[in-house]
Amino acid sequence: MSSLLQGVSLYLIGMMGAGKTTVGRLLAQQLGYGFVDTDDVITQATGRTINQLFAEEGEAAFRQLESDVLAQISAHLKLTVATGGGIVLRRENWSYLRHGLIVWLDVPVELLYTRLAEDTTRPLLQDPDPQGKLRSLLEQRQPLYAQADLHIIVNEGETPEQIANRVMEAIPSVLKTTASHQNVEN
Ligand SMILES: Nc1ncnc2c1ncn2[C@@H]1O[C@H](COP(=O)(O)OP(=O)(O)OP(=O)(O)O)[C@@H](O)[C@H]1O
Ligand SMILES: O=C(O)C1=C[C@@H](O)[C@@H](O)[C@H](O)C1
Ligand SMILES: [Mg+2]
Repeated sequence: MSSLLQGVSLYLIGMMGAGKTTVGRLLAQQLGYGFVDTDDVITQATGRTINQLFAEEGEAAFRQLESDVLAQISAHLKLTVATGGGIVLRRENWSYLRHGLIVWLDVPVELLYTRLAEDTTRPLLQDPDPQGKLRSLLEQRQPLYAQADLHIIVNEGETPEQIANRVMEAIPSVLKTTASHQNVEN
């Protein structure tokens, strides 16, 4: 598979709690790729948590850091990149994401909520109605996530390993589509 990909990186997008970090690590192992998580790079580089960055600098400053980090990452090949849930919001980020194959992990809101109910590390969910907040964020972002090359609809009870396997199985179909587009256009 990694020879078929020819070193092209994978970028995982999707809502917070979708499993980008968890599934991304597995995909990196299977492909023999490096693994990078934009949220982790930001927290390591600044020495602050995402909650602190949102509280002390504001969301706009966080989004700028996120774009800067993504720009640097996109210069590399052979990576599986877990992105922050809001990476799709800025148009400039798409020019970086398009350096690789973009995979949307699409998880129903009810499932996201059960995964994140006890989690206090996502500042946007510190809301009186976290499930409603997840729903409205997904509504806003759905058309953006839908611009991914690969859309993986995750079912309840599927393990991270099963999801990673489905991504691996689906990759050749996207590469084939890309190649046939090129044939038509040339
Ligand atoms: N397939 C799965 N089944 C059950 N739990 C899962 C699955 N995938 C991820 N999880 C759990 O859900 C939580 C969120 O997963 P993860 O951190 O990978 O999501 P994320 O997409 O990276 O979120 P964020 O955008 O906030 O970084 C974690 O506790 C993880 O262990
Ligand atoms: O969905 C979002 O906007 C976010 C998701 C997380 O990955 C973090 O990047 C941060 O909590 C914001
Ligand atoms: Mg993550």
